[in-house]
Amino acid sequence: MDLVNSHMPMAWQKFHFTEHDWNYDSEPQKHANNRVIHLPRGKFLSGCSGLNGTIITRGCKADYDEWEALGNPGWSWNDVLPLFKKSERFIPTEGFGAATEYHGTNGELVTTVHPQAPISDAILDSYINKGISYRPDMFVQGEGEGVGHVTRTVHDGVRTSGADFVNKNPPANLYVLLETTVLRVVLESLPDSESTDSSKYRAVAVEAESTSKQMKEIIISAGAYNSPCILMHSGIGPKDHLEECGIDVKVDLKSVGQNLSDHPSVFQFYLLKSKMTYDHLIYPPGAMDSTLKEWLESKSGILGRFPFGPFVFLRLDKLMEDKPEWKAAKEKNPEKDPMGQLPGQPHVEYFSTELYGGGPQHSDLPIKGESCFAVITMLCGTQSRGSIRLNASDPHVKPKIDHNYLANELDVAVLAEGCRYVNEIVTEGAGTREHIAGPWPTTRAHPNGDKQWKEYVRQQAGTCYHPASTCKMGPDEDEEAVVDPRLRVRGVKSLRVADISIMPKLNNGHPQAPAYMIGEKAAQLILEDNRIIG
Ligand SMILES: Cc1cc2nc3c(=O)[nH]c(=O)nc-3n(C[C@H](O)[C@H](O)[C@H](O)COP(=O)(O)OP(=O)(O)OC[C@H]3O[C@@H](n4cnc5c(N)ncnc54)[C@H](O)[C@@H]3O)c2cc1C
Repeated sequence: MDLVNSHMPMAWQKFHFTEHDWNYDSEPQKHANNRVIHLPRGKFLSGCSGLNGTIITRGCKADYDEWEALGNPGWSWNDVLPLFKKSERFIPTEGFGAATEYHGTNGELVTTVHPQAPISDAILDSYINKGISYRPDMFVQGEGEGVGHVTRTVHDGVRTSGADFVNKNPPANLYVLLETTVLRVVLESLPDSESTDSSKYRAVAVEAESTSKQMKEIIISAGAYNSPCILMHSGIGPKDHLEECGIDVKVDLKSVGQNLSDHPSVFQFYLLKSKMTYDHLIYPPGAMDSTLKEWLESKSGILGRFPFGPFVFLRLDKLMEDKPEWKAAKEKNPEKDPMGQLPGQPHVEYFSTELYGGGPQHSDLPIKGESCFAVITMLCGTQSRGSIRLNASDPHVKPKIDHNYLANELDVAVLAEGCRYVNEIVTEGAGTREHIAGPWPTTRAHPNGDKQWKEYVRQQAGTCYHPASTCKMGPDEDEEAVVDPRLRVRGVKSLRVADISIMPKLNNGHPQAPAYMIGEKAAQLILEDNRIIG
């Protein structure tokens, strides 16, 4: 595989629709104008960490305290903070104001902050001007509100990723089979002496295209779309569905593939009056030649970083309190925030780009030297849930992925209000108001009024690439739990899942830091359960 497009942070889109993408598409999204949304996933050693946006946010303290309160001991913020630090090697940048004690310094994953383009400084000023508190390194500290900067998995112009854990200092007992697709896990009936009411099978091997190897314990880490598929192809999943697909049911576990969550996100684009972004280095004819040469020769320049500006976590209680969807949800759950969020959790995240872009669907390229940027509103605490189902008993057939985006009216209302408010911040805030020339493309006016913003959301919202919770972790009493708090699959011995599919609730922010944390936790649990550590 040619790794240049993974090493070069800005080349992330080059993988979409290629053989290195699992190439999934959603079912037509009924509540999002029946759009089919492409759902890229990395199909190579580093998985999505080799093609993602390099953003590192851990989520809020309250996210993990909530996981523990849901019946998962050992997963509170205080428990997981050392595990977040373990994988990280943070390289400080002068003048950033890093919360040094929250960063790791010995891990394989190198993290840094980038210099900001002029538009990002202006946007930061607008956020502060609108009353949002500036906490430069808040996203490693578990804070739930404010504006700050986000570290990236980029060092000296080159992406760092999950592959570094394998490539840099591989343990002597690690054996990696590349270009191999796992089809299913082989289960063996337990002898009567070991069989219990809740567990009648042991996982003994992995069936792949070229090999089936006997193993002591099996850990599935295939991501939130594929881990539940591997379980279902192995006969672990909702009985009716497996029977309908002609799969021999071993363990009737009804929530495998359910609870699919994401952060639906909306882009809004603006044209600037002057050059405050990096568009001129990429889009005008010929510009890319010298920009690419610069990265290839010295790993410097804009292609060696992922150009996002400041990030915001914001609660919208005040803005939402008179909206009918908010009031209705409040009446139903008088004890809770209508979005089900705790006081330390946001309703939206905002971030912004330092040039036009954001996925192949955004194709109005500023080729005449115009300067553009996007603000992205990402919904937190999403209420809508989707599912993953199989289409056939053959593991090579793609699954049916239905995110069910925007099925919940409150999701639409909060996302629409979030978009409206960030438009107000950008167009009226002291840092940006003098610089904005209008919308981009110039013919596409921004919406006006609740109704138009909601229509905009239904037409524009897409994946933030954060599918999670399809093999949800929970205690015995939780009927939706697929794995227990030690990540063991219910009803089967010697089988765990360790990836973001186990999240009881999707973290606020971006999930790659939690994915590494879950990996570290799995390692700790396995050592403990095998009495290698106490
Ligand atoms: C375009 C994009 C941008 C993103 N940007 C960010 C970002 O900036 N910040 C952030 O925090 N998060 C981001 N994410 C999300 C983040 O990268 C993922 O949430 C995270 O990588 C999930 O880790 P995982 O281990 O659960 O799954 P994955 O990263 O999907 O890893 C699963 C691995 O298992 C392999 N696999 C799957 N099925 C099989 C099988 N049957 N046999 C063998 N191997 C298999 C896959 O090929 C892959 O290597 C982004 C994701 C994408 C797609």
